[in-house]
Amino acid sequence: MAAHSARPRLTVLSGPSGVGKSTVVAHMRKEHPEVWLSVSATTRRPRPGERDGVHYFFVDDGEFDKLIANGELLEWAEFAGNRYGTPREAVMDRLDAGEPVLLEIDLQGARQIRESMPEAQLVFLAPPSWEELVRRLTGRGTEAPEVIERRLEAARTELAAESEFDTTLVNTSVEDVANELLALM
Ligand SMILES: Nc1ncnc2c1ncn2[C@@H]1O[C@H](COP(=O)(O)OP(=O)(O)OP(=O)(O)O)[C@@H](O)[C@H]1O
Ligand SMILES: Nc1nc2c(ncn2[C@@H]2O[C@H](COP(=O)(O)O)[C@@H](O)[C@H]2O)c(=O)[nH]1
Repeated sequence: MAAHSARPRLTVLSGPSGVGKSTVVAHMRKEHPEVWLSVSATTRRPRPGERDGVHYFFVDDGEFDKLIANGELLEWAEFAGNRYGTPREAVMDRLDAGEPVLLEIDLQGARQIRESMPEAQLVFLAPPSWEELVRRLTGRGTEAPEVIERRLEAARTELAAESEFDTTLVNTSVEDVANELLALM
């Protein structure tokens, strides 16, 4: 009989901007605070209410360059004009300690994780429809119209890559999807 790996799972949650990834993860963590989510570094400016070290580590371009040069990022990507990356050490520490890890990252990052950690499970969060995705992204009210356009352009590519993922969850109900994601982890 094949032995099961003792290593806990790394789960990657991806999906187009505005589909509801952060909302689903926040809901899940409210019910299950023990679920550990990696905090990414980004060159994007904070949105109102976002806190450094909680939602992201907000860094400037020079600091991001250093993170790359020092090999401190497990993966990184440029998305809609800003850079985002997963700090390597915190993720590896968690996995080495036997704890599951959740990353909420874009398609480019998910592909990098697939390459470097093939045992990771990749979960795609899909919108109920294109119209609903546009409604959510626009309705969030956090981006200027030209940024929304860039994100929707990226969304077409991301939606076309759904088959690269191990599992698709359709975000119709935040509560249902949060439960499904928890079960997968
Ligand atoms: N199931 C749902 N039904 C209706 N609205 C939803 C649902 N899930 C999320 N939303 C809303 O959609 C908007 C976008 O959600 P959220 O910010 O979580 O998306 P995201 O995928 O994390 O986006 P990004 O990748 O840009 O960070 C928010 O206003 C959120 O309240
Ligand atoms: N490749 C990575 N993508 C990331 C990371 N952290 C977040 N993201 C993704 O970026 C977009 C935009 O996020 P927003 O907060 O500006 O709306 C979204 O798809 C995130 O999932 C990361 O470390 N690496």
